[in-house]
Amino acid sequence: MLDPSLVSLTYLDEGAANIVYRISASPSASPTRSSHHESYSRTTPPPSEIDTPPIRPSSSNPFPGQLLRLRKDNATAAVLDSHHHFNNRIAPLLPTANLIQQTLVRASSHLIQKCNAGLRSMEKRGARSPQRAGVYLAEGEAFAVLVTDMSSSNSSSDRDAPVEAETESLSVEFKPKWLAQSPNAPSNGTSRRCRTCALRALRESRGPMPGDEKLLSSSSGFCPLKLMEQDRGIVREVGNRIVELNRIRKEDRGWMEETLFAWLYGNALLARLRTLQVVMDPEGVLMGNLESPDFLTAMTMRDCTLFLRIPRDGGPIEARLGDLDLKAASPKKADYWRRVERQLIDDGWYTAIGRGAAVESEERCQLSQ
Ligand SMILES: O=P(O)(O)O[C@@H]1[C@@H](OP(=O)(O)O)[C@H](OP(=O)(O)O)[C@H](O)[C@H](OP(=O)(O)O)[C@H]1OP(=O)(O)O
Ligand SMILES: Nc1ncnc2c1ncn2[C@@H]1O[C@H](COP(=O)(O)OP(=O)(O)OP(=O)(O)O)[C@@H](O)[C@H]1O
Repeated sequence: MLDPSLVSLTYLDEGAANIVYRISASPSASPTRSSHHESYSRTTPPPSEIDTPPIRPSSSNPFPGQLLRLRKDNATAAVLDSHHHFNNRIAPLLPTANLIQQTLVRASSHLIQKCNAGLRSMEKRGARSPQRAGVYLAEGEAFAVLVTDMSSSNSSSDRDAPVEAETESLSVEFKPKWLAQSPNAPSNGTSRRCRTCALRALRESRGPMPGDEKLLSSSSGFCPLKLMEQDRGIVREVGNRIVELNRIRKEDRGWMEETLFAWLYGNALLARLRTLQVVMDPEGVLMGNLESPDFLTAMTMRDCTLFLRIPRDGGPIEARLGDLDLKAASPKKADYWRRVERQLIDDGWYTAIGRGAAVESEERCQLSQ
C-alpha cells in the first residue's frame, strides 16, 4: 500500500494519457528533501487485491527502483482495467524480464488533487509543455501503478542520486510503433511509406504543433521498418538516430551508438513485438473487427515504448517495454483509426503521390529506399 503520508512526489515526465512521478520519503521522514517537492498526508486503506510492497521509511525512496504512474482524465481506460488487461493479456505474450513491471496501488483523491495543484503551478511557471497544458490527473481515479524505474541511474540500489552526477548507466527510450506495414496500405510495390512514416508525413504537412518538443522523441523520428532490416548499415543508421533523438550528450554518443547497434541488430524482442502486431491484426483497421481483444492488443503493441538502460561498463543492457496500455473499444477511437487509415490511403500518404507527394521528409522510409 502506498502511504501518502510517507512519500513526496516529484514530476518526472508525461505522455498523452499518464504522468510519471519520482517517489521519495516525505520531508518529515527525510528532512534533506528540497521544499519544491509536493507531499501528501492522507492514508488510504489497502484494497485486498493489491500486491503490497513493503515500505522502508529509512530509504530515500520507500519503493526503490520504482516510479509512480498516474492516469490523466483524458485516458480512455481506467487504471484497474488497464492493469488487469496487462496481467491477463499482455504479460503472458512477452518475456517478464523485458516488461516494465506494474504494481497496483490505491491513489487517494487528496493525493491526486495535490498533484493537479502542482501541475497548475508548473504551468504558471512555464515548466509544463504547452502541448500538455489544461489536461490534469483524473480525480475520480482510485488507482495508480508503481512501475519499474528505467531512468538513467547511478546504480540499481541508488536511483535518487543528483542528476548532475555521472551516471553508471544511460537510458534511451523510443516507440517502435508499426514494425510491419499496415495490412490496408497499397500493396508493397506501390507504397513508398510505411504506416508510421506516412502518418509522420501527413503531420509534417500540417506543420509542427506549438511546444511539441516530445514529437522529436517518440514515433516521429525514424522509420520503424529499418529496425527489422538485415543490412547492418541501415540498423546502425536508425540506432544513431535514436541516440540523437534522446539528446545524448556528445561525449557519450560514440560508445552509446556502438552498444545500441549491437543490441538492435537482429533483436529478438523487437522481432517478437512485430510478430504480435502482425498476428493479432492480420486484416487492418479497415477490415478487422475493431472491438476484438486481439485487434486491440495489436494496437497496444503498436503504441508501446521501449526503454533501454545501457551500462557504461559494457554490462548487459536492460530492455523493458512499457506503456502497454489497454486500448478501449470505443466508437470514438475506432473512428479515429479508420479516419487516419482512409486519409493515408486516399490522399496518397502511403504512395507519396497527390497531396502525399508534397512533403519530402528528412527521414526516408525504408519502403522508398
Ligand atoms: O495514432 P498514432 O499512431 O499517432 O499513436 C498515438 C500516439 O501518437 P504518436 O504517433 O506515437 O506520437 C499518442 O502519443 P502522443 O500523444 O504523441 O504522446 C498516444 O499514444 C495515442 O494513444 P492514446 O490515444 O493515448 O491511447 C496513440 O494513438 P493510437 O493510434 O495508438 O490509439
Ligand atoms: N518506467 C519508466 N521509467 C522511466 N521513465 C518513464 C517510465 N515510464 C514513463 N517514463 C517517462 O514518462 C514519459 C511518459 O510516460 P508514459 O509513456 O507512460 O505516458 P503516456 O501518457 O502513457 O504516453 P503516450 O503519450 O504514449 O500515451 C515517458 O515518455 C518517459 O519519458
